[in-house]
Amino acid sequence: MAEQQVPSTTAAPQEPIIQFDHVSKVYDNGALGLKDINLKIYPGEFVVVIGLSGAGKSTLMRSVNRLHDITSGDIQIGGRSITKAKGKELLEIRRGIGMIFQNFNLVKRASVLRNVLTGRVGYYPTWKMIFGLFSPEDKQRAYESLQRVDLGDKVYARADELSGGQQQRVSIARALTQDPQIILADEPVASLDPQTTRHVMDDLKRINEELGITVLINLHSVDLAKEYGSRIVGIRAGEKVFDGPVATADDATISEIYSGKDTEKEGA
Ligand SMILES: Nc1ncnc2c1ncn2[C@@H]1O[C@H](COP(=O)(O)OP(=O)(O)OP(=O)(O)O)[C@@H](O)[C@H]1O
Repeated sequence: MAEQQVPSTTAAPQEPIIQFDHVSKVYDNGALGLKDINLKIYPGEFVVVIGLSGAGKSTLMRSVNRLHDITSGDIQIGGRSITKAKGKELLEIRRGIGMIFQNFNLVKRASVLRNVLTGRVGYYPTWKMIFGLFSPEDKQRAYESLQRVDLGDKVYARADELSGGQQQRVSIARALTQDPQIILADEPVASLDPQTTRHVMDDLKRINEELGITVLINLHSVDLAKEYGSRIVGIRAGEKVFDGPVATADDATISEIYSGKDTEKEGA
């Protein structure tokens, strides 16, 4: 399938903020996660990854911040190899990457504020985190992040008192509090109803547009991908089979991305 060269969203030439060079991932049990992926994502893009269940979307997403180590190739974030980074450098690179998960990953019995403040965890020594010793600036940052997702009135609520959609928006606020250049969202709306889904997607789009944060998101819904994305990356059996602006992802392209291969068995 033809691959389109995607320009950055602004006219000026830019360096990619995320770059995959020949990235492959094979899990310990032999399952194929990714196969020779080359990918450049530019600052300010809203890139949606789509593909069948088991195609490798989560693996791709989790390789970016090294939640999963890759088997071969190299991934660079803002020109720095996260693949090779260790210790302090790895921590620094990770600070710039916020992550949102399908199941929110909140501390359910803690307050919304406390949850959002954990976005600053990479900036504090562990002992300060244990005692909850956050600076007034960081508390202010957390309030502002909550306001950005319309939850300024829920600061002191317990996380588990909120609806699923509100909990997901708390997790967006937590990612924002981290002050990231990139947000990775791994199926962030998979467990939400349609109306709540829209609210969460609108928040992500607004953050992308207003703050210029690059969004890399993995979605099961092609309709949502087309509505919110600026660019679609199609993954099939661990391989990138399409990469182009949303407008070029026609029905034939989409059906090829989702074509009959049994991706679950492909690498097993
Ligand atoms: N921790 C793991 N250990 C072994 N194999 C894994 C692991 N995680 C994923 N896989 C395998 O890697 C392949 C890609 O999985 P991945 O979760 O990235 O796909 P996906 O496209 O995100 O699927 P879904 O949409 O169902 O979440 C699959 O064959 C899967 O079974």
